[in-house]
Amino acid sequence: MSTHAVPVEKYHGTGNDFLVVDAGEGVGDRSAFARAYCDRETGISAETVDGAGREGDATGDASSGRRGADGVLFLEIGERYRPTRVVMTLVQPDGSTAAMCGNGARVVARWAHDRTGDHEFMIDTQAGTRRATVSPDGSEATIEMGTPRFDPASVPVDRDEPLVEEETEGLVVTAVDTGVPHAVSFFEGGRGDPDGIDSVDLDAVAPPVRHADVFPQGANVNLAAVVDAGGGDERGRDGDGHETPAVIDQRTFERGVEGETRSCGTGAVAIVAVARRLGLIDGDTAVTRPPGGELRITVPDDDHATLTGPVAREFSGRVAADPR
Ligand SMILES: N[C@H](CCC[C@H](N)C(=O)O)C(=O)O
Repeated sequence: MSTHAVPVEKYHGTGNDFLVVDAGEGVGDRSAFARAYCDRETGISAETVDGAGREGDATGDASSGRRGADGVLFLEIGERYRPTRVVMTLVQPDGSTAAMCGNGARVVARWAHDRTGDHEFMIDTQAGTRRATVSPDGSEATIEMGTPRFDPASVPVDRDEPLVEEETEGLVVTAVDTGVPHAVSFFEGGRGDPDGIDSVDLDAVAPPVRHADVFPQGANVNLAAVVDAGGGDERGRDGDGHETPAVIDQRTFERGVEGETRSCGTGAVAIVAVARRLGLIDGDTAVTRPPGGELRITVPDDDHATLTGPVAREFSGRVAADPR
């Protein structure tokens, strides 16, 4: 049993919040570490870590004051590469490991920027290597997210045809892989509509879909509502002739968190990919509005998707490597 203390840093992207630990710090049982420190009742906060420095960003701090986190990012930085590479492993609050995490990858880019001052990185995830960029002032990060895949083997779904707009355990869903499996269900009304997505008891409707037999590895479950279809046609262009992005309200119940999060980046890309496939939006760009902020997504036909949004640093300190 190891009793040493390890440095931890807390970051969030649109309220999806993560602890960051250097992979070289020798945390023996990563699952136990994540289960203990991510707990929303008894987990980490600026007040509970030793030597906490509240050197975080003053603005945009959507998750400040919350104990715990949506996961722990164990990171290994390789500064001898150009651009700098970071190997990312996300261990979730239930102790499982997720192959990819969009907001987590955005946090990784910001963390690497804070260490190196660089603005471009390669992030090695279990879903592949992703290029990341950080804005000049460090407040925003963009990740290349690969190409969303609907084929059954990729998601995976346990059937021969893609799962598109089919009733599954009470929700009409489309299944897509954006590095991790997602089920996306479109509703008529957005946030603020009395019958819209905020009227749904997500903690009740999502678990049967998340555990449905058709998803052999489970799925993250998204509710979405198109608020504005945007587009590149005459009507959809702004005064300068640019395509205006679609606007889509988002809620996501995450596998591994086993609850709703304030934001989910792979979910945002999944929603926009499904909206395009179903012909619900006009262009290939959209802003999604999860509870924790706004994300900008592009899903071009012939190129990888991208995910952009704010990232912020909250605090740092030390915790026991073995939480027991
Ligand atoms: N919050 C993450 C998703 C983590 C994926 C994970 N919940 C799973 O698939 O098990 C994101 O921003 O993309």
